[in-house]
Amino acid sequence: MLLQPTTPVSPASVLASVDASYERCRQITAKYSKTFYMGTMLMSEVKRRAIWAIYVWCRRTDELVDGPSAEFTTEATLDDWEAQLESVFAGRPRDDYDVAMVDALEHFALDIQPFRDMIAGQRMDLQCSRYETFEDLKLYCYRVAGTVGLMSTVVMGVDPEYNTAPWASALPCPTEEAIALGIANQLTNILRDVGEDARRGRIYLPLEDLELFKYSEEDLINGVIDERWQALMRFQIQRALKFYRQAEGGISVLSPDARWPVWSALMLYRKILDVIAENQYDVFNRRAFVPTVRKLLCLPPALLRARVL
Ligand SMILES: CC(C)=CCC/C(C)=C/CC/C(C)=C/CC/C(C)=C/[C@@H]1[C@@H](COP(=O)(O)OP(=O)(O)O)[C@]1(C)CC/C=C(\C)CC/C=C(\C)CCC=C(C)C
Ligand SMILES: Nc1ncnc2c1ncn2[C@@H]1O[C@H](COP(=O)(O)OP(=O)(O)OP(=O)(O)O)[C@@H](O)[C@H]1O
Ligand SMILES: [Mn+2]
Repeated sequence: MLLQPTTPVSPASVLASVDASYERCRQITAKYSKTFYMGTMLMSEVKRRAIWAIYVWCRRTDELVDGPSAEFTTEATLDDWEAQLESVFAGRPRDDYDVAMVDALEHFALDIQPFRDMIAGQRMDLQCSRYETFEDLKLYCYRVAGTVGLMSTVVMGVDPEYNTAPWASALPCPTEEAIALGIANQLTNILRDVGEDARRGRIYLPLEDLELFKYSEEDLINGVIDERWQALMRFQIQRALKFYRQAEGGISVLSPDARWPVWSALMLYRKILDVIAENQYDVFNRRAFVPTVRKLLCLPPALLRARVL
């Protein structure tokens, strides 16, 4: 599937219809992330279509630096992508995938800033392949994942019941919790992909943490698994779980119809951490993933959390 941004279309070219564009976005979400796709299938039609459009925009942005043609990506490529973003927000789609995004913007008052911030996160991937401290890594995680939380929360909406202050002009938005879930997911993704990223010369784990556990960059590049590595991974997992716990507090503020999908997406992605531990933290030779049956078994407890707790 061609996800790369295209040159501005000529006026004569005919773009996909809105429904055809959303169908493409649905197919791509289902192909690249079974976890999030499962979450969107629990949403209303208008919300799930908007999330598919946002997913594809995010996937295209990520693939500029992480995808098959990443070697050709430069700062200018990201400048062009940012210009295409401005065009989408001005209601001028440039290709078939943009059409769904333009339609989503007509249904939901999305702010352009989180989209710009995600592009800034991809610029970090162009410029640096090491992170000295967790604070450095946290900025990266905000930009590539916390932003997704902000985008998604606008689509899912906030429960009007929560407007406890009659004089309050706007509903309380669980911004910090939404960002926390994005960061938790990104930290999980980083732990799952340590081997894959190392083979591309990238180490996202903060170097201050490697030093704390006396585990060197060379050990990581060589995939050394010993008690130092296992202790380092347990430390990383505990930190990710802290962000998941922070996110949980915000789900009850969301619209009632969004709580089951978000609890599901949270539990499904967090389950990857269990699989990493079950694999004895061998993220160098094994890609931790949650089999479909185990994913489905998360749905009833997610519904219980959404409805009762
Ligand atoms: C159910 C739901 C609302 C899902 C949101 C789906 C969505 C729009 C996801 C976009 C993901 C994406 C492609 C981002 C681009 C950068 C990137 C790759 C980020 C990492 C994602 C990994 O995706 P995937 O597993 O497909 O990648 P692989 O190729 O398999 O490695 C990230 C880990 C970021 C994911 C971050 C989120 C989904 C944000 C979640 C936060 C919310 C839904 C906010 C909920 C609100 C409150 C109040 C808690
Ligand atoms: N980027 C990838 N590289 C290698 N294998 C992958 C990749 N993505 C998915 N797979 C494989 O697809 C199957 C499903 O894994 P998984 O549930 O992680 O898929 P997914 O669609 O990437 O979901 P998510 O990204 O939400 O975790 C597994 O066999 C997994 O190894
Ligand atoms: Mn995936």
